[in-house]
Amino acid sequence: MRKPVIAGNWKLFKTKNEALALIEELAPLVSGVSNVEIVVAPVFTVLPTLPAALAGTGISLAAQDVFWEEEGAFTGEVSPRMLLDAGASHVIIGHSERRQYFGETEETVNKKVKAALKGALVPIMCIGETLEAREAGDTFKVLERQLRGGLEGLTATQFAPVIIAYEPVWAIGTGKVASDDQAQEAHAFIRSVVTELFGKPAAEKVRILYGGSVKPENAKGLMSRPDIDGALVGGASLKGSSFASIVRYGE
Ligand SMILES: O=C[C@H](O)COP(=O)(O)O
Repeated sequence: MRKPVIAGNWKLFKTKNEALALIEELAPLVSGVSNVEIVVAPVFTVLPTLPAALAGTGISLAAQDVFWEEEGAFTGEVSPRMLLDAGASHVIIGHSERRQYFGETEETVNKKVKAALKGALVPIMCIGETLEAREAGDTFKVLERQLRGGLEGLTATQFAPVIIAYEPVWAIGTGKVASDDQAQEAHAFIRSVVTELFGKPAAEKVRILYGGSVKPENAKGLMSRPDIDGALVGGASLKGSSFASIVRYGE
């Protein structure tokens, strides 16, 4: 049985005080939830502010990106060791916005996943096709390329902590959620590729999250599908009430 993960990606929103206010609203609304792992991902500058506020809430802290070197002359970058130092336990890697606007490639995603694992952070590796690729019938081809590229060189043991997030680019921030069937089909395909890469036990264990316009209204339907093990939530994670409703999708 895979424990679901509901992660909130706050993207480029929330200053320190805004983040603290959000946690103050969210924490009581999710208190007592033990059947779901809850993660929030603020901007780098807010990370060190949150561990004290999150203590005892059961909510984990993620960064939205990481660099692959430990230290050195790499202006503007943040290493796994520094994220741990700031209180993060997870890190989002390869989000489509980073692929689209910041030149993230399969190769850089792969370096970051390896560095995160080496640094004892849980990578949440994002993959997903564009509308163009879907309309051209290339969805599976793109997903397979991103999976094989991002996970290249890992053993099954090294892969074990990795969480995968399937986020169709056309569903992100657009209000156009993938249908339960479309999401399930992609998730089942992703699990089949993981089986090829790392074997059946690894594929049965890996959590595959869906992301793209997840809201309280559609979370339950998506989560009821056999290969959907959680959600990576953008817009709806910015309000405590809507994020808590998604966390409590099963109630
Ligand atoms: O990382 C989260 C995704 O990009 C989804 O964003 P969204 O829920 O605002 O569509």
